[in-house]
Amino acid sequence: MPDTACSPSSSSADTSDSPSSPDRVPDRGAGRESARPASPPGGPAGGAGPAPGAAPAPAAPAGSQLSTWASVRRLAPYVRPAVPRLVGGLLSALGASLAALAIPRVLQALVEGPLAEGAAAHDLGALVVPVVAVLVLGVAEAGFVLLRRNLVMYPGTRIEAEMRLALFRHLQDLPVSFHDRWPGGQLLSRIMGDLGLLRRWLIFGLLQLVVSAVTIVVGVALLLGTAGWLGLVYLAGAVPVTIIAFRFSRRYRVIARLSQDQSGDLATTVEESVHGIRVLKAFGRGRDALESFTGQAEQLRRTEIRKAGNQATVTTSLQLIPEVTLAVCLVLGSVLAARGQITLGDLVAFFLTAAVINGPVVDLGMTLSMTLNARTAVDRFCEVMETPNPLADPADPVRVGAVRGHVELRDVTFAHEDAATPVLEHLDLELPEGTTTALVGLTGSGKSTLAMLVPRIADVTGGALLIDGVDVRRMRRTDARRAVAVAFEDPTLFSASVRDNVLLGVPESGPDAVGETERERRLHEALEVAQAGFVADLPEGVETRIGEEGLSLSGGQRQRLALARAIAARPAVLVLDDPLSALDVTTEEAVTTRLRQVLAGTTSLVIAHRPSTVALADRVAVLQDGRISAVGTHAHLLATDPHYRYVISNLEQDWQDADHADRTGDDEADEPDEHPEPRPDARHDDTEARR
Ligand SMILES: Nc1ncnc2c1ncn2[C@@H]1O[C@H](COP(=O)(O)OP(=O)(O)OP(=O)(O)O)[C@@H](O)[C@H]1O
Repeated sequence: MPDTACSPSSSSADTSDSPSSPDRVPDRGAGRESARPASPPGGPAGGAGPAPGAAPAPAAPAGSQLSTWASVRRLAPYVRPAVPRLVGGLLSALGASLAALAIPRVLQALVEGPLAEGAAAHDLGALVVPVVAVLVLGVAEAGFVLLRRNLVMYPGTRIEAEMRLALFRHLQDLPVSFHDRWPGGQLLSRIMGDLGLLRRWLIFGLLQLVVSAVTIVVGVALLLGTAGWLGLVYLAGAVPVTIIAFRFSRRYRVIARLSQDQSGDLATTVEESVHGIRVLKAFGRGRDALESFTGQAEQLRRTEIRKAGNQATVTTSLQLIPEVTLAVCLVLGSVLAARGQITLGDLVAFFLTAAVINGPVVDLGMTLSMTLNARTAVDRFCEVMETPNPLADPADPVRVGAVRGHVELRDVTFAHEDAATPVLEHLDLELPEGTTTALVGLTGSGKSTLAMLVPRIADVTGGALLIDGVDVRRMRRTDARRAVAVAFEDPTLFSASVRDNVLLGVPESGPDAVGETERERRLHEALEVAQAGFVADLPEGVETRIGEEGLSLSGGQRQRLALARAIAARPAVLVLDDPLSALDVTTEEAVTTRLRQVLAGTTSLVIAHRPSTVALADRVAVLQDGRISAVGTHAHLLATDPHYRYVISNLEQDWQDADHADRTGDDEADEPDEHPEPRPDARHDDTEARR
């Protein structure tokens, strides 16, 4: 693999053993000046006001400093397997070009031989050979073109598919911090639009570029050989052609980048507007979203017009120059022929050859723009692929067998990227095997951050997190994540059946594959524990496809499916990040009762935002100022820890406020579906009871 190769392995290998090394953070807007104005966060490039979304892509313009050839060479690892077919395609294309260039030679022989004055009348048979030769050359040209198409079509689409797969795999692999920074639309436009551009160039542009160059060089050599002085006059046209092509390339490269980045911004706006459609509607911001979209779409349109204008200008110039040169050559050639300095056959061959060369010269604008679009696509592809993954697997991972589930956070520090101060600092916490620990703290104290460290969604920046005494950074990520399952407060469900969503963490194949009967058992048990009885009322039960991210379900229903998913995985360690927050009290109580039974043998960390969730736990850990300030039972901490009392009273106050809002109809609780409506004062009673 060349040094310039664009693949994740070439960049992440050196970081695999340094989990705390930061991502190479692309500088937002930096280096983009030549391509696009730096955009304010949250707004489109030079946009028409803040869009609901449309954060600009972080630009990593390393590729823009490379030459086009060096940029394209970064594709070597993907293109290498296709080289034989591409070379075959190239040879076929050259064959087609040479056949086209040979036809004027035959016609020259025809003009100078059988068609020479008087000869044709006496010997018609002499016409047969050159006519057949022209026919054969014409058929050969068509055959070579067909062969070229067949040879390059397959590798072109395969390279596109492989690059798409590699990019998707890398995106899956990259840490959450990367996805926090990169807008989805930018990634979408890279994985779809850019790779499509690249395929078209591989199938057509690349060969066209090489064939054009060869046709022009061979053609000009033939012109010089046929009629030296005329050839030189024709060649003089190459000077303005080169200048125009060079200037065009410099300008077009910048516009191509701008256009592709703006397409990504537009895709981000669409994605975020669709995703946030409820908020936009609720706040009556649909018109603003439309205006913002219109502004961005208009910007893209203007860029596309600039692109097309540049292309039209260059195409016109490249069409005009050879025509003018040919006109001059015609005058000079006629004079030379009249003086007998060249033959009529030379003149005919000269102009027919020049006509063959003119095609690639005129097409040069299109070929160059395709090449520059492809170069931009490669740069944008590589910006993502070359982002190293600080969460890579270690070179010599520890073999993980059956996990018991003893978790220990030892002197842990964690700072978010670009954050001035760490969220967690010198934190110690032990989660003994089979126990349930509630994590309690004020809002923003770092509870979710701590929860993220356990399944290695992020790595500690100091200290260590150990499972059964093994630092999770010494494990393969798959091993660490198999040992831990998480249910987040904001549950993400996929566009798939309820069954597939719930069984997401239950392996179907591989060494840990779970058989069909056991999967079925786990599915129904998990749904029962999570009190997800509403599934039975869905049109096709567990086979019902739930909409994108489960949007067709209520918040509480989605939470219960996410909880069921975590339970079905049967992990040694279960992390529940406030998984019951959207449930009504009756449902919460039912889930809590069943969860207590299920959690009995599992090491669990439950982030609690309400007192009733604390009741799930054997013990409570209090997070304060980035550290665990106290650990004990709920009763013990209430009696001894003033900060805990303060936190709990805050949680109760929030809860009572929510209860009041419910009773006065200010807020919408989770629709209780098949469950009975919560008693009007149930929440209050519940809070009192837990006191
Ligand atoms: N990606 C991020 N980059 C920078 N800072 C972040 C990021 N995510 C969270 N933070 C900050 O880290 C701190 C802890 O956040 P965290 O979500 O862990 O708190 P929490 O205790 O779970 O809060 P809550 O109870 O409100 O859910 C907060 O100050 C938050 O602003």
